[in-house]
Amino acid sequence: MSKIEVVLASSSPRRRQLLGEAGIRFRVQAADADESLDDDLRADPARAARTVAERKAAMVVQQVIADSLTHTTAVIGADTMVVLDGQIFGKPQNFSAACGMLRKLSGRTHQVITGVSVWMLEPTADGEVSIGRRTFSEVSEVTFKDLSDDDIKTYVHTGEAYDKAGSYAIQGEGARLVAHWEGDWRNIVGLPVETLLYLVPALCESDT
Ligand SMILES: Cc1cn([C@H]2C[C@H](O)[C@@H](COP(=O)(O)OP(=O)(O)OP(=O)(O)O)O2)c(=O)[nH]c1=O
Repeated sequence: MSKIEVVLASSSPRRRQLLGEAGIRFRVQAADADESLDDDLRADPARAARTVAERKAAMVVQQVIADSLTHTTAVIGADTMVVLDGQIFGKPQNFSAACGMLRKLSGRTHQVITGVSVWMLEPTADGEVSIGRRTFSEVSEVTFKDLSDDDIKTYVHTGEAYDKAGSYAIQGEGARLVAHWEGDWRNIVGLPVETLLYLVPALCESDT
């Protein structure tokens, strides 16, 4: 079976770790994609997560093709959003925004949606590139404990909240905020690896 090169279009250390732990060999090429959402996308968080994941992958696909493609390459983009009552929570801008998100999540159940987009690039005999694309999203649910203002401020002071959707990390100190969760834990952390490898088994033939 022919080997493929896998490129993770992400600067997230969590995604890097999850993909590595799944035994996939890959290189990282971060994408500085547009993560803005219009009202249409805001109204459909799962589609929003898939759209942003596609933008991230597409940006790196352009670079990979421009650098000249020599063998089959898979480019993976992903985007994670926290959604409460249909409202999307991204990464907080500052201390008070992080506290505000956690106050809203306190005592409630929210969804964590990760969109994933995998683009398979294949050089053709006539010097062109054939492109196949698979995009999906996965939903997990997280229920927070009732949090006091002190709990919230103490947590945000750890510094962990800032680069995380919804202002917490279930894989870190943030686990103490969580009463329970359902679905794929790795989806909450940023990459639904099980579904990814089920839908795109060719990734298991990685050779970077
Ligand atoms: C809810 C939750 C999110 N997160 C993280 C996963 C993502 O890295 C981040 C959401 O931001 P994203 O925009 O999805 O990703 P990113 O900016 O970190 O990386 P890139 O765009 O380069 O791929 O929140 C956790 O680490 N733990 C959690 O429990």
